[in-house]
Amino acid sequence: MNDSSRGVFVTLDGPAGVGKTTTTRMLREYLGKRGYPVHDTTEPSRALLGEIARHHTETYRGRALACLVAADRYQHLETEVRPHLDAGFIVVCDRYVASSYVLQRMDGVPLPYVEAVNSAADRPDLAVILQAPPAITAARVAARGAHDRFHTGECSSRQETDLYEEAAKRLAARGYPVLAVDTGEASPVDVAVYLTARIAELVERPDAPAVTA
Ligand SMILES: Nc1ncnc2c1ncn2[C@@H]1O[C@H](COP(=O)(O)OP(=O)(O)O)[C@@H](O)[C@H]1O
Ligand SMILES: Cc1cn([C@H]2C[C@H](O)[C@@H](COP(=O)(O)OP(=O)(O)O)O2)c(=O)[nH]c1=O
Repeated sequence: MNDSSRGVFVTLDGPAGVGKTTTTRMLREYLGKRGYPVHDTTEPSRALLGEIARHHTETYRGRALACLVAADRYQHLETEVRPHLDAGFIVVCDRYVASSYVLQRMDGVPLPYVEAVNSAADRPDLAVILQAPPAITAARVAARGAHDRFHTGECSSRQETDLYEEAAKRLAARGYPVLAVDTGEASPVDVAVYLTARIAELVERPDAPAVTA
């Protein structure tokens, strides 16, 4: 553990079916086995606003959904993420700002608006963007079942993939330490082993040069 007692904030974003939830779960296990205190969480959060966003994407759309998700994000940072970082945890968050750059745009919201409502969100210590060819993510979603109106078919997978590439560049330009990881060929274990090593490096050597995609 580094000499500062603050933890490390890691976020995972990427298209539906790319492996965010799987990787978050495995990171909790792998980092935990190495003796690091880990808190895994998700956005939308499990608090009231987050549950409204998750379960009512048919009702709330466009700017209303963008603001609802951002409001939940600020509340999540205040009540859950920062307190765990202050207590020295590695916080691993399944979806963060990059998801808004993509999903809200798929919902017709202009990027400057999305950037504005998310501009005060804390910068992660590592912003992982998981990527895979659209045919692969679409097949995984089809096998699992789509969770919502954003994820139906290879066409939306391709649009999502392109938008994540653009989001990664925009966020890197805003100073986010973006790390792109391909899950198309790599198994869940490969991905988790690689990211565990990168995160452990950050914990042990917090002043190491920042990554950029
Ligand atoms: N690296 C991987 N290689 C192959 N299959 C994967 C990989 N990561 C996840 N999967 C599988 O793809 C499906 C979607 O994974 P999930 O973690 O739910 O994605 P997301 O949270 O990004 O939507 C699951 O069936 C999961 O087992
Ligand atoms: C994090 C996030 C979620 N959402 C909305 C759309 C998503 O479909 C919904 C639920 O998130 P999602 O991660 O797809 O939920 P799950 O896989 O657990 O069912 O929240 C946004 O619109 N923008 C965001 O930035």
